[in-house]
Amino acid sequence: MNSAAPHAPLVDAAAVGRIFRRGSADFVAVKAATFQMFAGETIAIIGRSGSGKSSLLHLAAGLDLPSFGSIDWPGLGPRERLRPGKIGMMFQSQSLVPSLDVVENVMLPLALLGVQSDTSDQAIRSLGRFGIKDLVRKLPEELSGGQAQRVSLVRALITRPQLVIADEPTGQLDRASGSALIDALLSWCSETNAALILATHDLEIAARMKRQWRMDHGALTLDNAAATT
Ligand SMILES: Nc1ncnc2c1ncn2[C@@H]1O[C@H](COP(=O)(O)OP(=O)(O)OP(=O)(O)O)[C@@H](O)[C@H]1O
Repeated sequence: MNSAAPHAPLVDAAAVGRIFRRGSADFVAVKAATFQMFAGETIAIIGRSGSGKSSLLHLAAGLDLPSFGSIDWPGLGPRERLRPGKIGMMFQSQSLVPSLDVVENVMLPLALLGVQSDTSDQAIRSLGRFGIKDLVRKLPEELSGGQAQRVSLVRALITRPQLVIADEPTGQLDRASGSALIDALLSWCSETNAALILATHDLEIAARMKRQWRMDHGALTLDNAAATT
């Protein structure tokens, strides 16, 4: 149970930043970003390659620690209890467990949460919803890049997270498949009132989100300056 106030932000970041060490120099990948995310919001982050989108998403997911500033999850709870469960993260790079088949990969977050019952029917239904039910018994090595991305997304959603973070979810899909995936994802988020934040280079996909944020050389600009105050 989450005892947070119903309108508490899921993520609340104040001047949060991330510095990486490059040789003997420091590189600021995220520069003092201030933002909040609320239930039901859909947000696109756009920006050139290397502008810091993934770094920002990793901070928002609690996967990485900020170098400065603060980030909290008032509507979700402490950082160490965000995943799997409250936040579902779909990574840009291949993240499926190679020795598990598709349905086992999708069931994994539920197993990590201690669900003892057989969750394969639930996993297969979810795969069906994203049009990839026929892949259930395949191993990750047998999947195309686009199929693996869709499986990763279904795995990110299986715990019914309150916040879905997707790093270029359509990066390896053709336009029609990408659009179908966004249809399914938006309808899922609307049903569960989950917030969605995704990084994308596709402006048509970005336009389908309620909010568009931009990263430029590590600097985040929100679509609505009032949302930062
Ligand atoms: N672990 C790391 N160590 C050092 N530098 C890193 C690390 N992760 C990211 N960077 C650097 O931080 C910058 C931002 O990277 P990031 O992956 O966040 O960009 P991006 O906007 O997501 O790019 P893309 O659209 O290509 O995925 C890049 O210059 C990258 O080289």
